[in-house]
Amino acid sequence: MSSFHAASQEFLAWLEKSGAVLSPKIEVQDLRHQHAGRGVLAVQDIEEGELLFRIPRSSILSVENSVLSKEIPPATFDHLGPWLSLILVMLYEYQNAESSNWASYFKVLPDEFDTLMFWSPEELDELQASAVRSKIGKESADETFRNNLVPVIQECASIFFSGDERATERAAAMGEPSNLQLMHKMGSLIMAYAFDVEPSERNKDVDEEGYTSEDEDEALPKGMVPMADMLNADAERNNARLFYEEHSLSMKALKPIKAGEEIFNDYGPLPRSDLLRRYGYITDNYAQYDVVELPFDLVIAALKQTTVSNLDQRLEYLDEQGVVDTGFDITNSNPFDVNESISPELLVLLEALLLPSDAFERMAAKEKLPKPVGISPTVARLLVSVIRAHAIQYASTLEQDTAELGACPPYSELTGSHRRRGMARAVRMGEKRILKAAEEALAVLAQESGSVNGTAKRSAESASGGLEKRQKGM
Ligand SMILES: C[S@@+](CC[C@H](N)C(=O)[O-])C[C@H]1O[C@@H](n2cnc3c(N)ncnc32)[C@H](O)[C@@H]1O
Repeated sequence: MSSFHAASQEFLAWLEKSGAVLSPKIEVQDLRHQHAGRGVLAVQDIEEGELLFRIPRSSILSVENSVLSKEIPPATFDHLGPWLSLILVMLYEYQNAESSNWASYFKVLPDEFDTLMFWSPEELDELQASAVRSKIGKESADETFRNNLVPVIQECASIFFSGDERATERAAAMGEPSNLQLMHKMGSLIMAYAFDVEPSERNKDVDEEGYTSEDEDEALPKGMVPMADMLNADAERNNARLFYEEHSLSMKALKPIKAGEEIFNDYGPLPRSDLLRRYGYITDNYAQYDVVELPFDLVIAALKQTTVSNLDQRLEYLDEQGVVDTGFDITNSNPFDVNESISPELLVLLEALLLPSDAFERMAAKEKLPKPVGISPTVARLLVSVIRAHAIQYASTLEQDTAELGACPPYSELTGSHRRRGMARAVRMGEKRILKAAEEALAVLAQESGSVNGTAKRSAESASGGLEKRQKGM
C-alpha cells in the first residue's frame, strides 16, 4: 500500500473513531493524475439531499477545540484575531505530532502548495501586469508573524512546548525562516481548506428576546473541517454543500450524483487570478468570473492629460465618499457589456472628476455624487486611454500569448513549473481578453457625439451617493 493511500486509510479510520458517519456510497480517491490531490467520488448513485458524511463538531480543528485555548488567556486570542489564532493552534497541534488529536488529519493535508505565495519570482513574472501580484502579501504576512505571532509563542513557551526542556530555545527560534515558512504553510492551509464555522444554536449570542446579534455573521470563527475539505471544486459542477447542525456538520448532495462522478463543493465565483492565489489551481470553468483591475495611478495619469482642475481637492472629496480605490475592476460578461462590466465606482469617479468646477462644487456642497445614466463619450475616451496604458504594462500581447499557447500543451497536461507558467498565461490572457472587449466597446461609445449612451441599469445603484467600497482581494 502506498504511503498516500495508507495516510487516507488512517485518516478515515480516525474520522470514524471520532464519531463521524460516512456514506458507503462515497470514497476518498487519489486524483494526483489530474493534479487535484485527493478528492471524493461517488461509488454508487446518490440521490438529491442524501447525506454524504456527518462530522462531529468536536473533530473540527479550531481554537475552541484545541487544548491550547484552555491554557492561553482568551484575551491573547482576541488580540490575535481569528486568522492568526487558528495558525497558532495549528502550529501547536502540528508540533505535538502523534500526541495531537489531529495527527492523522495532518497526514492528509498537503505540505507543498501551488498557491502564488510559493511561486518563484520568475514564475510570478508570467502573470505580467496582473493586479493579483500585489495581493499575495508574503512580506506583510512575514511581518505579522514576526511581530504578532512569534512574541505570543515566546511568552507562552512553556505551554506551547510543554514538557520540553528546550522550550525557551525552541520558542526563540520561531522567528527563523524555516518556522516562518511553516506559518505560511498553515496560513495557506487555512486559505484553501478552512471553513467559516457557523456556531451551534446553543453557542450563539442570544439577547433577552431570543434574537441572535447581527454582527455574528460578520466574523465567524474559522475551522479546519476534516473530510469536508477533501472536496475539490469546479465552477458549475457543484453538487454538495455543508450544513451546520447543533452537534455536527453534514455534507449533503445538492442533486443526484451518478456512481463514478466526483463530489464538488463550491469555493465561490472566483476569478482565475484569485483562484490561483488562494487555491493554487485553475480550470477553464472559472474564466466566466475573470476580472481585470485598472490601476488607480493610470486613471490619474490619464486625467492629468485633460483640463481637469483642482484634481487633488476633488480626489480628497471623492475619497471621503468612498469611490477612490487602488484599482477598479472590469469584470467578464457574456456577451460583453461595458455597462455591466465596468466598476460603477470608476464611472462615478470619472463623471465627478470631469464635471465643470462650479458643478463639482455644487455637488460637493450637497455631499452628493453624480448619477450616471450611462457612459458619456468623454468618459469612454478617457477609459480607452487608461485601458491602452494598462494593456502595454503586460509584457506580451494577446496575439503573442495565443501563438505561444498554440505551440505548447495546455497547462492541464503539464506539471511543476511548466504548469504554473501555463496557468499564469491563462490568467493573463483572460485579463487581456477583457481589456480588448472593453476597449472595443468603449471606442464605439467614444465616437458617439452629444448625449450619453448606455443603459440606466446602474444608475439606481449609483444615484444613492453611498456606493459600497469594493473589497480588494480576500
Ligand atoms: C479544500 S482542498 C480539496 C482537497 C485537496 N484536493 C486535497 O488533496 O487535500 C483545496 C485544494 O484542492 C485542490 N483542488 C480543488 N479543486 C480542484 C480542481 N478542480 N482541480 C485541481 N485541484 C483542485 C487545490 O489544490 C486546492 O487548493
